[in-house]
Amino acid sequence: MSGADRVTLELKAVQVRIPIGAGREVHALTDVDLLAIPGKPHFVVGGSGSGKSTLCSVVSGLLPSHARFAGTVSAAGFAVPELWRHRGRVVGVVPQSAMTCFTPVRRLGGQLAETVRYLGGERGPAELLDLVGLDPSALTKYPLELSGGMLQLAAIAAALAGDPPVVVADEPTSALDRGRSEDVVRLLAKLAADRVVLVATHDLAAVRSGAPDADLSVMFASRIVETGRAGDIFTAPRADYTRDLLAALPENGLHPLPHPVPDLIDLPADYRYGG
Ligand SMILES: Nc1ncnc2c1ncn2[C@@H]1O[C@H](COP(=O)(O)OP(=O)(O)OP(=O)(O)O)[C@@H](O)[C@H]1O
Repeated sequence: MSGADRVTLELKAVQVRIPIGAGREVHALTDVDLLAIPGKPHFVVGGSGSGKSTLCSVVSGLLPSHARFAGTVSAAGFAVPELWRHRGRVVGVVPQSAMTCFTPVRRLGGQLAETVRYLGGERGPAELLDLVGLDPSALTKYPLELSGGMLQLAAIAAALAGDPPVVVADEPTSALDRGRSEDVVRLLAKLAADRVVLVATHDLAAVRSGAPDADLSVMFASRIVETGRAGDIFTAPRADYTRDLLAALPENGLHPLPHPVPDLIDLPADYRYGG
């Protein structure tokens, strides 16, 4: 599939429940509506266990097999579950750890070429590396000869191999230091110029400095509590949870959250932060 041609990614009333035995279930996503468009990366932030990875998984088709899903997820004319069969070609996935998408015993160039062939992509390995700003000399290297930052860029290149109009990245900066994290956030923002890019991250600082014009959704306890321009949310958060999350950042004084964060098991339908 070439170009994004204004493909959008839309989630409507999405709900995910994960049974954990004895009739109990984790409320991993609740009433999630989200629209991601080309031209603007869409970042999803929130505390640990708030549902960010699950949100990525409902798009990429990587939910636990026993999870119960309801709602609509659609992109490029496909809706879930059919969308899940087009991973790589419609939805490219950037994993949290780049090492999980490469074997250490083969050079990067061969692995990328194989991925392009498998997905029927139009860009060759050198062109993919160029897209993510990596020197073509990396093609002859084994994954372990690349730095963590380079390897993460290579993983983004691999996610682009099938020329998907939608790219989903779950915590793509979690193994990187601050400078590299900002580089990766800037690259993802740049790639969003002509495709949908959805990124889950706990790295608010990297989004604030690397993509202030991006769309930002803030998650708490399986729900999106607010969505807007990242820079605006950072300066004037509307939701109480966002305000407290920002106050908990080291640069804002590390203030602990004044209200408890639930474990999401059998959460009451009307549960709200501080409520
Ligand atoms: N396979 C699973 N079985 C049971 N519970 C799960 C499973 N996967 C996720 N969960 C639960 O679903 C909830 C949402 O998890 P999720 O991983 O989406 O959150 P997150 O915001 O990505 O967290 P983190 O930042 O820690 O990765 C959490 O309570 C988590 O414990």
